[in-house]
Amino acid sequence: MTVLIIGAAGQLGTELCLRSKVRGYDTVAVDYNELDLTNESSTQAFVAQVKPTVIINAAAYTAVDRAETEIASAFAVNRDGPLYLAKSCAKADIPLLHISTDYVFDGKKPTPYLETDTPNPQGVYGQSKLEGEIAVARTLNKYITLRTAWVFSATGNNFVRTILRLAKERDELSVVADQTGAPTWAGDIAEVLLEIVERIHQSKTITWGLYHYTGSPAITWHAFAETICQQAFELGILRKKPFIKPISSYEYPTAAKRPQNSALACALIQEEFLISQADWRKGLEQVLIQWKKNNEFST
Ligand SMILES: NC(=O)C1=CN([C@@H]2O[C@H](COP(=O)(O)OP(=O)(O)OC[C@H]3O[C@@H](n4cnc5c(N)ncnc54)[C@H](OP(=O)(O)O)[C@@H]3O)[C@@H](O)[C@H]2O)C=CC1
Ligand SMILES: Cc1cn([C@H]2C[C@H](O)[C@@H](COP(=O)(O)OP(=O)(O)O[C@H]3O[C@@H](C)C(=O)[C@@H](O)[C@H]3O)O2)c(=O)[nH]c1=O
Repeated sequence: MTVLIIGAAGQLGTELCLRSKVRGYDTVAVDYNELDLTNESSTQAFVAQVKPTVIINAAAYTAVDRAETEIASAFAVNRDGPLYLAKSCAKADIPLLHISTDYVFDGKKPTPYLETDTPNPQGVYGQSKLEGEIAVARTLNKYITLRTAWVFSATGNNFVRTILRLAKERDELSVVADQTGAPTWAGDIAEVLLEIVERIHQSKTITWGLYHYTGSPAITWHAFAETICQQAFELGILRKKPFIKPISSYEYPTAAKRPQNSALACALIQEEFLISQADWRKGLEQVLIQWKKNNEFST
């Protein structure tokens, strides 16, 4: 059983590598410096050389605002890269586990989005991820595209790290309170993907296709920031909690428009794979404990 992980140095990639090795799979992990996914011939040659049993694509262009100007790069990584991987998988007759985002939706639906709801991305990042989903689905039968949201982990840049940095610097923060979604710990997503890998390993029947998976419960970015500061305060990472002012999206202009409600309904993955949503607050605690141990944010 050889698991090939692409984008191994990212938030999700890091958690996947750790946990794939713990589960005892032969794990081949590569990032940008070893394989540029946007190069079709090297991607196909690499897959042919490694001969994996399954590929997990954790690589992506994730800079939501920068994507508005770096349009070609966003589409190359988020649409063309997955297409090349899907072609390689089709050739070798192996499955691809691919990741997508809540930002494929426009956020106008008042209730959580189903897999069958029509996407309508508000920005380049969301559009490029949607086109990646479509490319995979058109090229390959044996694929899982897992849409997730608001990912955080102990590595890389994410909202948790930004809020803690700001909380160290300031007495007052302003955070949007009119965008709702579900934070998701990369460790939980990695476990979900590896559960699916295990099914492949055991040659169990799999219903391939599109699934939603996020942490629970859904909240606003403002409430997320409050929870981050509260937990960091309780763990002694923050000496005092800042005042976090709830603001509207209008008061926090960004290059890319974010969806107002991007909560994802996760019943299908529960039905097909018996996978339940994890409480992201537990993942947050793990991340904060790791940062405390490493003396991050200690100044
Ligand atoms: N972060 C989030 O909040 C969310 C993420 N997702 C999706 O989850 C998946 C994982 O995201 P996350 O772990 O946060 O992403 P990260 O940005 O942390 O990691 C992505 C990794 O992909 C690498 N990469 C970029 N371009 C290429 C390329 N051309 N070839 C090979 N590798 C490349 C990056 O390298 P480098 O850093 O050198 O550019 C980085 O190591 C992605 O599909 C993302 O769209 C979905 C919802 C929310
Ligand atoms: C740092 C900060 C952000 N915000 C707002 C801006 C934005 O509307 C919201 C989220 O901020 P960020 O820009 O950090 O997060 P963003 O890059 O939008 O996060 C997204 O990343 C991509 C990759 C995804 O796929 C999404 O699921 C989602 O996680 O919070 C504030 O209101 N105040 C602040 O101090």
